[in-house]
Amino acid sequence: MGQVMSLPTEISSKTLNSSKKRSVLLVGGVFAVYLIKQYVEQERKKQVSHAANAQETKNRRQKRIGVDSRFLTQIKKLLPICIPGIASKEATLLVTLAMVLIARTWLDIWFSGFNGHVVKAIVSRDRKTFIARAVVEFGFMMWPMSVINNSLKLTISALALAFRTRLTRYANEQYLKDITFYKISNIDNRIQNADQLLTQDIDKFAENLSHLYSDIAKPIVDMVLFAYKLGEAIGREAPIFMIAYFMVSGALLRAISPPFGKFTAIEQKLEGDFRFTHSRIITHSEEIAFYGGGEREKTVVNGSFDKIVRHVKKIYRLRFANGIFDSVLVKYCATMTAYYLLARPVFDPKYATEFMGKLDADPTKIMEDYSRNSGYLVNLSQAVGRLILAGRDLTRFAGYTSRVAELFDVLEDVNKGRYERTMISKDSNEANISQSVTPNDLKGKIITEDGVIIFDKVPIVTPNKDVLVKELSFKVEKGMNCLISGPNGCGKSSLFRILGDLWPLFDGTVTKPPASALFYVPQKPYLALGTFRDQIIYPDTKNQARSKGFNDDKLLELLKVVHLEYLIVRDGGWDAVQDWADVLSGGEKQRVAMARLFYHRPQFAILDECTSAVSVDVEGIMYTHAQTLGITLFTVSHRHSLCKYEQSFLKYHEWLLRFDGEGHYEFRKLEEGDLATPFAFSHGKSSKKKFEIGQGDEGDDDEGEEADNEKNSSSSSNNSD
Ligand SMILES: Nc1ncnc2c1ncn2[C@@H]1O[C@H](COP(=O)(O)OP(=O)(O)OP(=O)(O)O)[C@@H](O)[C@H]1O
Repeated sequence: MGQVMSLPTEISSKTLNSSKKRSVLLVGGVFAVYLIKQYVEQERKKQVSHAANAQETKNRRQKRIGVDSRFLTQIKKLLPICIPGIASKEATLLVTLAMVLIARTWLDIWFSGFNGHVVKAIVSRDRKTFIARAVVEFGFMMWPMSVINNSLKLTISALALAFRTRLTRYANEQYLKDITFYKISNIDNRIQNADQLLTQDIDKFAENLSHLYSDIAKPIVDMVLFAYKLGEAIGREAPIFMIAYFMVSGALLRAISPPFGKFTAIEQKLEGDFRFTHSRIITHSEEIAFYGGGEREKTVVNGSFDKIVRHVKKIYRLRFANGIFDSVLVKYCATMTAYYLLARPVFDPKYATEFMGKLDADPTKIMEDYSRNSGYLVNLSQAVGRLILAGRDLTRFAGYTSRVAELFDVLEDVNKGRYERTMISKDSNEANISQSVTPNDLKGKIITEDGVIIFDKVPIVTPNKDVLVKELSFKVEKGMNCLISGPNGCGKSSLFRILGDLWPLFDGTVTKPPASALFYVPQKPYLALGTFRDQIIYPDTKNQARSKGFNDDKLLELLKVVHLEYLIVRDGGWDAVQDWADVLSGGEKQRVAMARLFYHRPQFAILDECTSAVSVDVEGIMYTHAQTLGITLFTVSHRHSLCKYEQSFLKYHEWLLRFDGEGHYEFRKLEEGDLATPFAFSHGKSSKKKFEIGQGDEGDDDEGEEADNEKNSSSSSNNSD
C-alpha cells in the first residue's frame, strides 16, 4: 500500500552467498529504515499538533476533562444530533466508511505478501516472475489501492462535514431563537466565548468524531489480523512482545516528557496577545495617529513579540532533549527489537516455522519470508501507534465534547428561562457566588395592550441581582412623550431592557404593546451587513419592505427627513454593499437609525441618547417628524448637566421619569426649571442590595410615596436600608 514496508535487512552472511544480493538487501534495508523513521516522525508531528489543538479545548472553568461517565453522557446527547436516524445520510456514510476500512486492511495484507514475491523474484533473478508481479499485478492493483485510499479520505471528510452541518444548524437555530444570543452573553455567564464555540469548537468536534471512528476501528482490526499473521510466521509470542514494547515505551515517554501541551497553550495565548496588540492599532489607528503614539505602540508590540520568542526558545531546547530520548526509545530500540524477532527463526531452529527460517529453505525463500513478515510487523507497529494516539485523541475529543455539550446545555437552559451566573459578591466576603434563576423565580407578569406602557411595582434588578429600584410604577399613554434622566448607572437603560424582555422580570406587572410596536434607537446604531436599503429597513427584507408599501422612492422621502439623501448618490445607491459602520460618520449613523425608526413607525420609541452626534436643527426636525408620525417618545438622557438642554427637551417632552441613583425615582409632568433643580427626595444610603428571589414584593420602602398613576404624577423612594 502507500508505504513500501520492509524492515531493515541484516541477515547473516551464512544465508546469503552473493555480494550482489547483499547490496540489494542493504539498499532495501536502508530505504525501509528511512520509511519507518518518516512514519515515526509524522506521528510525532501529529502528536505535537494534537497538543496544540488540545489547548483550545481547555475549559476556562478548569473542569477536569476526561473520558469518564460525564463524557459518555455528553456524547450520548450529541450523537443523536449528528446521526438523527439509521436512514440518515450520516448513517449511510458510516457504513460506507466501515466497508472502505475493511477493503483497506485486505489490501494491506495483500501488499505484504506481494512485496515478498517481488523481493524473491529480484533475489533469484527471475525476470519473468518479476514482470508478472511488479508490472502486471501491481499495475492492476494500483487502481483499487488508489481508489480505496482516496475514498477513505473522502468519506471521512464528508462525514465530518455532515456532522458539522447538523451541529451548526442545530446550534444556530437555538442561538438565534428569540434573543437567546443576547441572554447567553449578558444574563447567563456560563459561556464566555460563544462565537468560538459556535464556529471553531463545533468544527473540531465534528472533525474529531469522524476521525475517531476510523482511528479506533481500523487499528483494532489491523492489530488482530497482523498479529495473527505475524504469530503464524515468527512465533505467537513475537507480536505480543512487540505490542507490549510499544505500550511500555509509550507510557515511559509520556511520564518523562515535559508538558508540551501546556507549553503550546501558553504559546497560543502569547500569539493571541501579539495579534491583539496589532488589531488594536488597526482599530484605533486614528486616535493613535492624533496622539502621535507610534513609538509607544511599538514598545507594546515589541514587548509582546519578545515574550513569544523567549517562550518558543525554551520549547525548542526542551524538544531537543526530549527528541533524543524519543528517538532512542521509540525508533532505534524498537528497530532493534524488530530485527531480533524477525531473524530469530533463522538463527535458532527452535523458533523456525513454515513461513520463516525452515532449515531446508533456500536464501530466496528466506528473503521472501523476511520481506513479507517485516511488512506484517510494520503494519502491526503502525496499528499500535495509531491506537495509542487514538487514546490521546480521545482525551482531546472529550475536551471538544465537553465544550459543545456545555454550549448546547446552556442554550437549552436559557431558552427555557433558566439562567446561571457567577459573580462577585458586594455584600459578603465570599469572592464568587454562583446563582441560578429558574422560571419559577420570575414572578412578574406581562400584559399585552396597545397604546400604553404601565410598570406596576416592577423591580429594576440587574443580572447580578443588584436592585437598582425596588418597585417602579408609572403609566405612559400614547402621546405622553417622556424624558428619562438620572446619574450614570442608575438604571435608565435597564428599565428598557426589562421593557424589551432582554432582562428577566422578577416581579410586578408590565403592560405594553406587542414587541413590533416598540422600537429602540441606541446611541451607536447597529448597521447590518448588506445594502444601504437594508440599513434603513433593518431587520426587514426588501420584499417585506415592499409589502409594507415602501419602494425606493418612499424610502428616499425618509432619507430626506433626516437630511441624508446625498448618501444615495455618494455611496453607490440603494443596492450598494459596503461596511457601513466604517463608511458613515457618527452623526450619519444616528440619522440612518432615525430613518429606520420612521420606516417602522412604532407606537413607542425609546431614544437612548440617539441624537448626541446630530446637529440641534436636524435633531429638532427628527423629534417633530416622530411626533407627526404619532410615535410616542421615551428619551433617555445620559447628559450630566441636563439644564443645558432643558429648552430642547421641554419642547418635545411633557413628562419626566427621574432616578437619583440611590433607588429613588419620581414621575411627573416636566416643567421649566425642573432639570436644574435637585431630585425631590433626600438621598439615603445606597439601596443597591442584592435581590433575593422571592423578596420582590416585601415592601420596606418607607420614605416616599407610591407612584400615583391616577394623577399622572408620582414619586417614590425605595431606600430599603
Ligand atoms: N449585563 C449586565 N450585567 C450586570 N450588570 C449590568 C449589566 N448591564 C448593566 N449593568 C449594571 O446595571 C446598572 C445600571 O446600568 P444602566 O445601563 O441601566 O445605567 P444607565 O442609567 O443607563 O447609565 P448611563 O447613563 O451611564 O448609561 C449599572 O450599575 C451597570 O453596571
